[in-house]
Amino acid sequence: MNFTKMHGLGNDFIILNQLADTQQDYVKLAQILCDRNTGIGGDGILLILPSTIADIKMRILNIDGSEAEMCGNGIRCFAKYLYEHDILKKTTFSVETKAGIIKPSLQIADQRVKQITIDMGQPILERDQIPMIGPKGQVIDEILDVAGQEYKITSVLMGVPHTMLFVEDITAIDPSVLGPKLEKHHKFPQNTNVNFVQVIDKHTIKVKTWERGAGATLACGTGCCASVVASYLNDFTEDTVDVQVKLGTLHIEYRPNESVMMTGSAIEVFSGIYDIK
Ligand SMILES: N[C@@H](CCC[C@H](N)C(=O)O)C(=O)O
Repeated sequence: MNFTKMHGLGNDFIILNQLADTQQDYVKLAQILCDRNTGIGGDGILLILPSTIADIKMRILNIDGSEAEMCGNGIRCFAKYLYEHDILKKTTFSVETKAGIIKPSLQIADQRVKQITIDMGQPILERDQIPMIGPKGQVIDEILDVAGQEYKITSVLMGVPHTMLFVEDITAIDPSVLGPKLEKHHKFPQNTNVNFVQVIDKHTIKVKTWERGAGATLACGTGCCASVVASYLNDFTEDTVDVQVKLGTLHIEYRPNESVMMTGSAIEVFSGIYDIK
């Protein structure tokens, strides 16, 4: 099976072109290929598939085999791969995802994709659509009991469910301590991604993420977008924010009542052939 390994700020994916040759058991395939000891290694697999309603379709499966509706870092990798491997030689196009149609725009120099801007659509703020159990309304700066301790959370659906906690010092945060407890908290029937956010100034935040189905990753695109929305809703930042993660920065613009625009890079690491026994 031919594959290409890519990453967006260290959030790494195995890209599989399934336009002609479709496999059946993607759940098992994701678990096998993403294993960092016995497989290729990755936070998830990205499937390139034909679409009847958009130029192309993307599916994402996490390392544990669960399927996500969307992936922000993944779709930048996906868009760059399509252009540089001559599958879709367009600088703007539409991608069918389980979270709806997403539109990437590519910035090209010397025939290479330098930056990718993704129109991530509107964040959904209504609790029942995140989904989170509780009274009607939005989840902004709300107290949640997690294993006997109270935390202030803000939650949104940014293609996938995200919960944000604002912290004083991100360097003191290990996402694997609270992350798994919040990810599977009973109030989130579809689980939630968890982002720890430190506000630096009105235009800069730092984020660490614990991902649903993947654990602690080096970055999360939808998580960075959701963190910008949450920072704006809590009046900590303006609508244009640089989000710093361990390996770099995403530039995010929140246009309330319109879209969240995310701009960043993607890197191709290597290609190969995996022998499926
Ligand atoms: N890393 C991604 C999000 C991938 C999906 C997530 N693990 C989930 O299951 O919700 C991103 O960059 O957005």
